[in-house]
Amino acid sequence: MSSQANTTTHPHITYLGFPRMGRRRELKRALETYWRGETDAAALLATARELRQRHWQQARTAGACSVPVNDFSLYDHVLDTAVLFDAVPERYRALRQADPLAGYFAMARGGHGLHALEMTKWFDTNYHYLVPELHAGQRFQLTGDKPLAEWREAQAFGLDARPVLLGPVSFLRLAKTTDGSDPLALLDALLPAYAQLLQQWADAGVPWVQLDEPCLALDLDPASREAYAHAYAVLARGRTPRRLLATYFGALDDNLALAASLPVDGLHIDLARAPEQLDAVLAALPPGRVLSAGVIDGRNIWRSQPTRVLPLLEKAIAKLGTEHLWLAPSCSLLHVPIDAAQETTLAPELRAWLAFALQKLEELKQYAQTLAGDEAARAALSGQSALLAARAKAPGVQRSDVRARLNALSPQAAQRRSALTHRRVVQAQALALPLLPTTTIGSFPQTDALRHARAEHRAGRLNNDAYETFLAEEIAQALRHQEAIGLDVLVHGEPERNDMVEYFGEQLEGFAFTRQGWVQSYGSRCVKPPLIWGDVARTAPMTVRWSAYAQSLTEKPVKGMLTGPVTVLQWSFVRDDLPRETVCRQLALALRDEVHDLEHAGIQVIQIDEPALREGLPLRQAQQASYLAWAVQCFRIAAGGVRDTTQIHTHMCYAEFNDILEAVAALDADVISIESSRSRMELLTAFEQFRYPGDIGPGVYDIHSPRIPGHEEITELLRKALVVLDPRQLWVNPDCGLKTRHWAEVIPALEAMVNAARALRGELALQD
Ligand SMILES: CN1c2c(nc(N)[nH]c2=O)NC[C@@H]1CNc1ccc(C(=O)N[C@@H](CCC(=O)N[C@@H](CCC(=O)N[C@@H](CCC(=O)O)C(=O)O)C(=O)O)C(=O)O)cc1
Ligand SMILES: N[C@@H](CCS)C(=O)O
Ligand SMILES: [Zn+2]
Repeated sequence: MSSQANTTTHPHITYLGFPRMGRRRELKRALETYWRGETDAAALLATARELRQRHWQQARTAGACSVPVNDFSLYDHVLDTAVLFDAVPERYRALRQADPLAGYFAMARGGHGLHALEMTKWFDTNYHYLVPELHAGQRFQLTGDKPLAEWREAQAFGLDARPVLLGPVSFLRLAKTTDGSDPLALLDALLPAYAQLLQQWADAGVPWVQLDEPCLALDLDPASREAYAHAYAVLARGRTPRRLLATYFGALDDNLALAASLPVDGLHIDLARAPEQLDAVLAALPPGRVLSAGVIDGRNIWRSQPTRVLPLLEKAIAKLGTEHLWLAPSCSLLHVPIDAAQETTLAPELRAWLAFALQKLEELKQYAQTLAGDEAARAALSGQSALLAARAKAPGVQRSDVRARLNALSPQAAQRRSALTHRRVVQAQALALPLLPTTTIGSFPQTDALRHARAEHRAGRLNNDAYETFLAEEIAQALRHQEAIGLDVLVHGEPERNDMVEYFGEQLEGFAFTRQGWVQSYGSRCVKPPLIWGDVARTAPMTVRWSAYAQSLTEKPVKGMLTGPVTVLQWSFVRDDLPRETVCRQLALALRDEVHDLEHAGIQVIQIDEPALREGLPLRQAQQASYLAWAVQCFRIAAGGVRDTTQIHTHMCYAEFNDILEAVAALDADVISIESSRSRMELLTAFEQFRYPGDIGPGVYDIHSPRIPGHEEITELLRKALVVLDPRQLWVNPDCGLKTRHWAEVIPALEAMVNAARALRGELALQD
């Protein structure tokens, strides 16, 4: 771009993407009111436009010289890419034709009698994307002009803007086909649509585009490598803006030569996760190519360490000069909140350690100015180094009691008293459950009334007693519903929890909380990851009271409900001055004490959720075994202290677990419940090869969709499961917790589930 070439004396500052929700989650509210039919599409689109414009302006004020566009999405950027290229499964076409926005949202979240696209984790993040559903012979064509329209919008503000698009190879690698064919086989069908788009943009005067190819940070097979070489050669042939190839979430490693050989104009690399790759990248980069140096961590919220960042940048500028060096966060800022300045209730010392999206851009400006010889900026960075060095000595950051306990931990702590096969027998006696036991995953609807009561309590307008009476009644009501439905193992429903991680973090030492530190998880759903800044310790039981209360109301077993150490770790912003595995072990010990206290309070079944076990898996195979070893050990430390009669469940969702089933088995849980209904029980193929000795509850009800499943479809899924699993192993449960659903959906869905289980029980009894 003429425009994105440097007009200033310091290197160009940019970013790959920005959080979409808004500092007050305006997009969430606009989406949800639209979905409820309370506002129209025009109102939703107006909020979206306002947010985009506000964010560009904020980014510019913070220091960005250019802004990405089309990073914004009403739901998900992978879905947007599929829609842009008309990769729309047949079942949505009529609706999309009648009402494109309704069709778009049906793909995202189901409805109108249609089930949604599958949703899964975006690499190793807590963001979920919709998996494009393709088939052999798929045709692609350009539909709509969202990226260009947003580019024009930014241009109108006088902004130097760059459309972002998921690159063709990553798009196909992230997609699935319904017929099992290789999505990459569709590359030649897809490329003309990409080429046409680039040509349109070139004709419109777009100077640069950003093609995101995060799959370049993965282990690639020869076919993917070939696909990269082929795709980028084809795209370079036509008229096209200059192309920035963006890689992130790890090192290029063995894909570096490939990435450097692709005919593009710039390469973005992740120097937060992989600073060691800089030398090799500088050596491999052809002359004249821009390097976008992702030096600030886009995945975490701590201020950067200038003593780490400056040497990298000095090396890069020495080789490339100001002209060819851009400064950026390592990846899109989608994964961090917007503005730490809003967090006025945090301790000032802690706030000073934080950099959210806007502060990250401000940091980049300081680095850029320092590189340009600005002494005031250099002094500010020295101040930042001193501040971060002092952090180690702050009270609570290093606790001798926590560290001594961890050092003294024996390997026995990670062992149950007997083998799973023996525990099954004693638990069957202790619990006396029917064949195909029915249960739920923990949470029941977080109704407006419940969220409102919590907000009132937090604001001090509802006193403790009144709030607790309210929670007790919610729990009693949840139990009445479950007993009426006829479930076998009950739950208290988690009404006291704002979030399954935040709730635990709020009760543990070493954690802090933000007020507005929201991060998009999927669609309109956000999470507010706690900050782990110090050594972790539990001072009092966290869940015993409500679980014991629930158990006191029923004869049936009530499952205690905990979030596992790996998931708490994964869904928090974790201190960057200690290895993650050490922080995880501290969490495991805190949870072990909780498990012990639940057991002593008479809870016979305890579920330790680990939905993020798969998400934490390193993207490169070479690092996976060591992660799985410590992650599994942490779970086992948390669960290991209980009697044989105490049944430990674990639950996993939001990802494919097939490739880590051995690690899942190594958790040594008595029962595992795993999401599987969205993929129509694809999970089970893995259990054909891999015989799990414990019990399994493959989810039979897709809780992400408002659609209420019928008795027949649940029965069909259970029959599929019974082809692979022994009936004595099979549990019947939804895919995940029901917190996002309404009672009006949950009750009939669970009734259908229980009826399906009962009918099959009858059939199985007859066969005996
Ligand atoms: C299981 N999942 C989770 C993930 N990560 C987590 N950290 N937690 C998870 O549960 N990752 C994988 C999946 C992702 N799935 C979900 C599912 C649902 C949500 C969700 O519903 N998020 C809520 C926010 C939850 C929360 O913290 N609520 C608070 C605050 C509620 C609030 O906004 N209050 C209003 C006031 C309301 C009033 O006055 O009436 C306010 O403060 O302004 C609470 O309940 O107290 C969401 O709405 O997005 C996330 C991930
Ligand atoms: N127990 C939690 C698990 C979510 S992954 C719930 O039911 O919401
Ligand atoms: Zn779940």
